[in-house]
Amino acid sequence: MPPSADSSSYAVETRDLAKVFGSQRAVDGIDLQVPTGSVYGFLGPNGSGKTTTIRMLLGLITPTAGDHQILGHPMPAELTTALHRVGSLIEGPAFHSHLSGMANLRRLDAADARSDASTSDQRIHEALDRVGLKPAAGKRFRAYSLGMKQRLAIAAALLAPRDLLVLDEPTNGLDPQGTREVRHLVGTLAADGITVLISSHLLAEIQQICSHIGVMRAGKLVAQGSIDELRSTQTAQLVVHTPDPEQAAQVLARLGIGQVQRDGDVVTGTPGTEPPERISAALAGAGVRLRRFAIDRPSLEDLYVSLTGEGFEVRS
Ligand SMILES: Nc1ncnc2c1ncn2[C@@H]1O[C@H](COP(=O)(O)OP(=O)(O)OP(=O)(O)O)[C@@H](O)[C@H]1O
Repeated sequence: MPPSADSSSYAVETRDLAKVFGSQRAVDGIDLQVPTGSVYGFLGPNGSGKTTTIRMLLGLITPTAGDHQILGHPMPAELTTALHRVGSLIEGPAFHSHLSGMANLRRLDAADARSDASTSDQRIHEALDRVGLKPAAGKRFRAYSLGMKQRLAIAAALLAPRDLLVLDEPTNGLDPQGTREVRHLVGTLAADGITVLISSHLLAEIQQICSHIGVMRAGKLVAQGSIDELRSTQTAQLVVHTPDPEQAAQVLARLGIGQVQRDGDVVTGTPGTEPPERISAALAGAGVRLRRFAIDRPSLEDLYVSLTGEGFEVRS
């Protein structure tokens, strides 16, 4: 089945996209929907299928099954037209360390058969300006910081006008400062109206800039949606700290609170739609003394960990 007729609202849309390597289903029938204008965080542990998906999206490898469209163009039928407006950073362009950032971009621009040589200088200056590298344009590549090197790679992807930017793990291997630089840059590109698909195995690194996320686990897309949608799927938990736990547990059970559990002087449960003020009034009415009363909503990190089993890297 081809992607839906209303494809214009998605910069990228796949239907049952799959890639099998030998006996391994690296990508196992995924329906990716990247809304136009979004910053879509494509998340998942190493080996979960993100790069394979991105390679299929960009026509670098042939899917085993499924369909997809990019910027409204069915792939691979309209590959050339679609990719004209797509910038990508997968393994990163090979830069020459002894050449300046500007000279490197000049070489890449000249190598693009579609680029107009007479407007090359303007394109290169604009791309350097966009990634904040104009002041360092004449510096040798090897003197660039990690963040600057990655920003130059993004500048290379921006040598032509783009509606969609696909970045595969652009913060991988960067120090915290470099990560901040890439994050800031993605934010400014998104503000200019470019849809950004950015993959990472660390939610914490890209969460602040994403409007949407999709989570891969073992080749499957196990969650997808806007950050708000995904947050709202998280079950809230009622937490009561009290010197009267026995009594509190009885009151909560009577109110119909789900999964009431006692652990020392802490009583927990799932409040469902029961308003907090009704719960606290019932506890007070029964003479339960409260040290802490809270309804905690698990964070997006909790959701990511529960979906993927991934912990968080602690950087020294
Ligand atoms: N060309 C290939 N031949 C055989 N297996 C492959 C090939 N490319 C990827 N795989 C396998 O497919 C699975 C998914 O790999 P993929 O690189 O897409 O994951 P990923 O989520 O991008 O992880 P990473 O961040 O480590 O690249 C892995 O088990 C990988 O070993």
